[in-house]
Amino acid sequence: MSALYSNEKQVAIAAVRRACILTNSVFNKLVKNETLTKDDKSPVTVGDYAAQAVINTILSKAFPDDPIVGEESSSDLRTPSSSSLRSRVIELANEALQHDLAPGDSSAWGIGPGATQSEGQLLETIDRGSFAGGKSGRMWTLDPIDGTKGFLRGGQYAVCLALLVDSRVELGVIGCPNLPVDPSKPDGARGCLFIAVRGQGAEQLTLSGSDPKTLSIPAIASEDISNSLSFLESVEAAHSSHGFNSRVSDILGLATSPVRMDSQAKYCCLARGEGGAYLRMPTGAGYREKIWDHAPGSLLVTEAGGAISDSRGQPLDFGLGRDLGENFGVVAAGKSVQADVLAAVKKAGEEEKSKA
Ligand SMILES: Nc1ncnc2c1ncn2[C@@H]1O[C@H](COP(=O)(O)OS(=O)(=O)O)[C@@H](OP(=O)(O)O)[C@H]1O
Ligand SMILES: [Mg+2]
Ligand SMILES: [Mg+2]
Ligand SMILES: [Mg+2]
Repeated sequence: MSALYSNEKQVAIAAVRRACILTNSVFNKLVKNETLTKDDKSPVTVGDYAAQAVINTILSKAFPDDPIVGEESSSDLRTPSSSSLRSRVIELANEALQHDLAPGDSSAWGIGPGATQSEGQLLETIDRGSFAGGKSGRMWTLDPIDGTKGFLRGGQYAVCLALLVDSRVELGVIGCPNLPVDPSKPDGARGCLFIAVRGQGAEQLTLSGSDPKTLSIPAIASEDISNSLSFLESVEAAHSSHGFNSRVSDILGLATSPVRMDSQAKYCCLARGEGGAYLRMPTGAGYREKIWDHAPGSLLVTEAGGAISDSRGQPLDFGLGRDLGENFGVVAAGKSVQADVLAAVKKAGEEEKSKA
């Protein structure tokens, strides 16, 4: 008998890998007019749209009844002023879909190389990601490029896909094309794939599928926290409060500065033993975190033996819709230290309130 979600896992890996090849090649050729600014002022590139088109196509072929909560929508692409951008997205997506998507087994899942799709078909496929989410049933959540700002800088970004069943994350696959395979060799080979299935553990492969490693977050004793722990935090100050994190770091007496990195690559690094804690606290602007920014990363952390919650210690709720509801931040760490980090976060919060 095959393991639970084994088909979903193979399809998700094939889809994420294919999208990573696409985004990698787009980065090398990206020109200025291939990026748009969305209504919320965040950037989106031809790479984000084409990767969503490719992954949604593959998911729709393999699991036609599954809804998808995806970050991007085609509405900005459909305007007359976006015609060259739109053509580029269609060209990139069709190019990616011509390859054998999952060599070896593609025909078993109906995801072999497909016929060229029309502009209308691909725009509709992007919009298969418009599902509203919710408490019950099976659904996928997709961030075709997480850390678009990192992608544009040539820094870290991630292609992120998760399967949710009755608001629990059951499977997470994250591709990090720019992440060093071996953290001790930052200038060595790059390109990693992270996979977690509930109850089956977490692993890292190279993007080409070799060198599998089981992931496990090393334990840190409370008395070693100040010397052994450092925070993984956002690069963008608008995405999480650097000042709050710095206060928490002082309370814990951390000797090492935080590591700033774009995207869910932070969760991947935590899961393979880097840093020791992920801290993302709201900036106070009323932003609601999106499920695609945390679903696969959260399972990766727990399957590697870590713990994740909001800053009150409550579980993240993936059943509320496209976002995680009122923003109480995210705190993830190894099981042995998450309570210590939460206590320091609480203390920093109380200090902030008493000053206000
Ligand atoms: N105001 C605000 N607060 C919190 N988060 C926000 C905010 N605005 C955007 N986003 C989301 O941040 C995602 C990028 O991930 P990170 O913040 O971890 O990386 S980084 O900030 O780029 O360093 C980014 O994901 P992508 O849009 O996929 O790049 C956004 O979903
Ligand atoms: Mg975005
Ligand atoms: Mg994102
Ligand atoms: Mg994104």
